Order: sequence, then C-alpha cells, then structure tokens
Amino acid sequence: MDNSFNAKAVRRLATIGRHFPTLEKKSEKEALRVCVTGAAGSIGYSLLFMIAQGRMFGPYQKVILHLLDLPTMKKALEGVKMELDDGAFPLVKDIICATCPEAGFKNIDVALLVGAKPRGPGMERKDLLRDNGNIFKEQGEALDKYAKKTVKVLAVGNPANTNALIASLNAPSIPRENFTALTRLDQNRAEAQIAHKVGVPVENVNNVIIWGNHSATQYPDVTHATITDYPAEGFVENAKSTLCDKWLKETFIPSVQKRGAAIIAARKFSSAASAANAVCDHIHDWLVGTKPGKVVSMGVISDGNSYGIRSGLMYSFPVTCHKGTWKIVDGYKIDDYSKEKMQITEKELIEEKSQAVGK
Ligand SMILES: NC(=O)C1=CN([C@@H]2O[C@H](COP(=O)(O)OP(=O)(O)OC[C@H]3O[C@@H](n4cnc5c(N)ncnc54)[C@H](O)[C@@H]3O)[C@@H](O)[C@H]2O)C=CC1
Ligand SMILES: O=C([O-])CC(=O)C(=O)O
Repeated sequence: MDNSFNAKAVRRLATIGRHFPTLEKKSEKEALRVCVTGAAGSIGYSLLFMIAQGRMFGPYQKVILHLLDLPTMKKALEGVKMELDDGAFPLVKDIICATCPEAGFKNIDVALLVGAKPRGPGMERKDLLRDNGNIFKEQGEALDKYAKKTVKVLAVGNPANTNALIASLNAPSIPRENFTALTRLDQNRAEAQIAHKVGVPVENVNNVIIWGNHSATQYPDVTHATITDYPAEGFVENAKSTLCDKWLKETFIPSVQKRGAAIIAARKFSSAASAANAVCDHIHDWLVGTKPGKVVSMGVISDGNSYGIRSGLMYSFPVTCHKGTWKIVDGYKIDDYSKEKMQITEKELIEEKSQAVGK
C-alpha cells in the first residue's frame, strides 16, 4: 500500500518536472541571505512579502530572510514571521528573527537598512540625522564584523544618503561601492507624474534622473528622459507643449521634491508600500542588471570626476548596473539651470556630511 502510494507520488513529481522544467532551475542557485532592518515596521511589512514573492531577485532565487528589529519588537517580529510562514512562499528557505545585529547580519549577502525613525509633519528628513545617524554608525560597524565582505547595502532610513555614508565610513573592510541610498522612489514618482501628464502608460517613460539628496533639494531632471510608443499622431507636439518649462519648473519639480511630505499630510504616516516597491526596483536592477538603454538613479559614492560633484558624498546619479556593479553614466550635457540645481543639493549633502562626521 505504502509502496504503491510512493510510486504514484514519484510518477506525479516526474510529470510535474517535465511540464515545468523551471522547477529544476530553481534548485540551482544557492539561497541569498537578505537582512531587513526595521522588519517589524511599516516598510518592512510590505517589503518582506514582496521579497518572498520574488519581486526583488526574480522567480528562481531562494532567500533566507533575516528579520532584524529592536528587542522591544521581539513579539511583533515573531508575528511577521508567522505570517510569512503562512504565505507558504516557495522561495523562502528560512526565516531568522533577530534582535541584535550579530544574528541579523551574520553572513548576509544583502542588507536593507530600513530600521530608523520616520519623520512627522513639519519636519525635514535631515532633522532625523541626530537619532538615525547613530543607528547607521552602529550598523556600519556590525556589518563590518558580521556580514560577507561582498554584502550589498541599501540605506532607506532617513536621511538616506547621509546614513548610507555613515554606515560605509564605519565599515572600512567593505568596499564603499557596496553602499547605496534609495532615490528610486523619487525616480518612480517623477516618471509616474510625467506619464499621467502626457497620457502614456508609465512604462513608456524612462530615464528621468534624480540628482543629489533624497530631500526637498533633490533635482528631478527630465532633460534626458525618453517617452516611447506614442499613442497618437501629433503626440510629440502635444507633449512638448504639455511638458512646458513653466509646468516643469513650477509644478513638476516641487511636487516630486515634496511628495514624501504630501503623503505624510494625507496618511499621517510616511510612504510605506511605494517605498518597499522602490527598494525592490533598486536591488533588482543593481544585482540583476539594468535593461539596455535604461538608466536608473541611485545614491552612490561620488568619485570627484562626475559632473563636478565633490568626492566622498553619497549623491544620487544616473547609473547603469551589471550583476552587482554600478557605473555612473557620464557625458550628459548639463545646462545652467540644471547645474545650479545640482549644486544646491550637493551643498545640502556637504552640510549633512559635516554635521554627521566632520569634514
Ligand atoms: N529613502 C526613502 O525613499 C524612504 C525612506 N523612509 C524612511 O524609512 C524609515 C522607516 O520607515 P517606516 O518603516 O515607515 O518606520 P516605522 O516606524 O514603521 O518602522 C521602523 C522600524 O525600525 C525599527 N528600528 C528602529 N531602530 C532600529 C535599529 N537600531 N535596528 C533595527 N530596527 C530598528 C523600529 O522598531 C520599527 O519597527 C524612516 O526613517 C523613513 O523616514 C520612508 C519612506 C521612503
Ligand atoms: O518623506 C518621508 O519622510 C518618507 C520618505 O522619505 C518618502 O516618502 O520619500
């Protein structure tokens, strides 16, 4: 009886294998260890389920999730783990709950540094620097000790750019190129607004650049953006008049710069699901690679040779990525208006850096 059941089960599995050859592919890759800090918080709650569904690393990459939060959040973390278990996600090989950085960061491949205080109404993100900067100092030190030396780090907690810099300066044994800051949410916001304005699907709008800081001084730049697959004759002429200088300068740029504050005013909490979605986009493109012709924005360490931006700042640039490396796209022509905007946001990052770590 037992034997015949087993024989049937084996036959059935063999059939599944024939119909879904991708099943074999799945087991080829080793699981990635991915730590989400602030795993019991709002962004964490969306982000973990997106990762579990394959949104970050694709449909074949298994993950071991490290959920890190403060000791006071131990019970809540267990609840998140229970829900992840209940999702029965085939890509989730294991889930580790941690309330100390050693267990959270041990041997990890990817660190998503979300855990930090969010701002409230009337605050700027840099007002969080004193409290959150300390978190990123400690976490940089802990990454240096416990994570793989190849770990890829994304700072999400605000002020994200300067926090990424603080973490990197406190992790001298990990290459500085492995530390990045999230400005993809700003890029997504900007591309969505352009798509709505001209009436095309959002995937037809590409290569809007976010320069500088994830703050109200950021410069969302459409000078090099593209719109493809025009839906109707006369589209180009219409789009040119719709996206006029006045609208771009007086409505579009301030609206992208202040979108985070607008969400806080409406929701009473800062953006969470859209932030998690942008985290997936950022890591996906960095680790898997950007599509040919596609440029994305990431806060990365400036080298002093790109667009006149001072070296040693975590500045958002247009980049292309290939299997875990990024490269600043050089050679865009910068007009005087853009230059001024890029310098305003650079100045703010210099000030934040000197507040956080001195000169
Ligand atoms: N860069 C970006 O585009 C965006 C950044 N953010 C920022 O992300 C951060 C998190 O936002 P939410 O999830 O909404 O906040 P939240 O308050 O809902 O969750 C934060 C979580 O972090 C935990 N935490 C605090 N200190 C920690 C530490 N040292 N180690 C581990 N966990 C720690 C808290 O216990 C809490 O569970 C905020 O700083 C927010 O401003 C939010 C949206 C977009
Ligand atoms: O605005 C905030 O404080 C949260 C955030 O970074 C965003 O939504 O872009």
